[in-house]
Amino acid sequence: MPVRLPLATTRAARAWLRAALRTHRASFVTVIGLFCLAAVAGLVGPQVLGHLVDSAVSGHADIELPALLFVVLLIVQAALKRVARVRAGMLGEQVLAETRERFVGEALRLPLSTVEAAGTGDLLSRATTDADRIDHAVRNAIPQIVVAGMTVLLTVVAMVVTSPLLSLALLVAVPLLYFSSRWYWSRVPARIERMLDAWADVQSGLHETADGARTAEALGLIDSRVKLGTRTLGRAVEHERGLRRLTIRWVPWMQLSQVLPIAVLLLLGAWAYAQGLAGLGTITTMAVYLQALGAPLEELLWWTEDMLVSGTALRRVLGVEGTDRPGRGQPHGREIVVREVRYGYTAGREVLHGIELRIPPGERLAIVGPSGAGKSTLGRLLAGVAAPRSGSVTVGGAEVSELAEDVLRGEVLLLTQEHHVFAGSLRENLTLPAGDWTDADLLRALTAVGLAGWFSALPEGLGTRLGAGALAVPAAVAQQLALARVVLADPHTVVLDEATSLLDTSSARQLERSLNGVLEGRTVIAIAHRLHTAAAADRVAVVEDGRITELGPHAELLRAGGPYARLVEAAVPVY
Ligand SMILES: Nc1ncnc2c1ncn2[C@@H]1O[C@H](COP(=O)(O)OP(=O)(O)OP(=O)(O)O)[C@@H](O)[C@H]1O
Repeated sequence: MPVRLPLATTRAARAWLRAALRTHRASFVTVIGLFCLAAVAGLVGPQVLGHLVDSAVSGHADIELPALLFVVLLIVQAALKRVARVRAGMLGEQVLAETRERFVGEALRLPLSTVEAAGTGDLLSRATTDADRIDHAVRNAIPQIVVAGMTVLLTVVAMVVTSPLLSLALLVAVPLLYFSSRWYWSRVPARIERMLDAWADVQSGLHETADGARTAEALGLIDSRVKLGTRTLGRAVEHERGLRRLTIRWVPWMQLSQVLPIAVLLLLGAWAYAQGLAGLGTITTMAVYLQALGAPLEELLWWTEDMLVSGTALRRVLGVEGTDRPGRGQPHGREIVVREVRYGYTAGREVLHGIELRIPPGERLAIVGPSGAGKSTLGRLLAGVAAPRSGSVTVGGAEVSELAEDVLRGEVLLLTQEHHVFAGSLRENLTLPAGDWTDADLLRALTAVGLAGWFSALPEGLGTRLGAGALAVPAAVAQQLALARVVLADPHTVVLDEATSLLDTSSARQLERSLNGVLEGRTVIAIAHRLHTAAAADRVAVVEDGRITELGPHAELLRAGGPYARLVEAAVPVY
């Protein structure tokens, strides 16, 4: 069972809806008002028809005027509905745009470890499929439900006003509607949650397959990926079918609740006519009203299901909120202290077993050890990307993983070999973690990392578009751009995780020159994959099987003849 990002509570979704309605109160009232007018225009028609019947029965038939009125009312109703729908669409677009902006803001603030645990597929499906479902609700479902609900309500009111006696026919529908709806509503939300989760799995699988297509091809995994995709898709379709089956079992009861009152009305009408309690015109008006209730009730039924799906989609989108960093604490000082840290990616498998480490400000510490020993994991904890399972990692006395994003950025920054160039301008790429930087600051940062020459050749300076479909950026430059972001963020501590390992030797040398300039005066924790980096450090920490087995200056460790000396002697590449 994959870990998922949380689902917001129904209460949070309602609060979102209330806030959206408050912000756009004027537009909302206009839309509802227009729909109401349209519904009222629709209600006058049956009254005209009733009068027509009464006039015909009493022999004073004047067809032209009522017929003309009837047609005019239809046209007015259609025009009002159209204007209302357009306004509802505009309102929907506005609300959706705001929700999307909020989602993107929250998603960007998500801790990396949360996204990694849930998989980007879950996040993607919330940003795409779920947002589309909300779009559908705001544009279609909400206006349709408002129109249908309003029409039902006003029709019932018109019926009661026209003939309280004949309106009693409506009562037979009440228990049917109540019990069948209660049955449906108690079952459907859980099904929808499972269905949307299943669709998120489909998207995660597709995303993973596309992402790792080359690996899958190289290892001959295409068939198994396809089978996995078919299985997840099958599950999602089964959930979708389950939901449809539930709705289909509800439909007959809803239809019965429409048909039964008509039968009762006719019987009651016949009796009332015989008793002289109701005229033929009134009975006709009431029958037309009842008949007219059928369509909006049916619409209510179908759109309610859509609304429920969209409501759960909204809870998925809002669920991203509040999962960001707690934003607690303020460091007083620069010392990093690791106490009794234990950590594991999955339950039951611990990767770090009680790490103790104290890094004074300005130190250059190299972390070495065999592959899989836990070096990168320790680096992530030191940079606050993930929180320890037990124990603490503090900077200046404050828990690193709890610091607010903008505070953390000025304290400790992790630099890895994965540097993505985003499709956007150079300026946007540099100012990704939003900050108050002038163009002069950006140029200084580019110069500091040795990109002045590259920059001067750009056709549109900071506005030059980089990334997919625009200017291609070589790997070395991408890493230098990441370094420029470090210069801008200006943290006092940098954790380097194999930052140069993807580069060819000459690019690596070029980058290391830039690095040395940038790291001057900062605390540097380098996860070293080349022994000479370790030799240049103030101290070396050897990590083996999730524990620090040796710690001290390079020369001292060599003399001690322990694990580090053996690594150097054996010239084992310290990857
Ligand atoms: N995202 C992850 N999910 C689950 N397990 C992980 C994850 N990342 C690392 N591990 C496991 O944690 C252990 C330590 O990995 P880590 O990457 O920290 O080691 P390392 O010393 O940096 O190795 P290398 O030098 O090969 O990068 C390994 O057993 C690895 O399989």
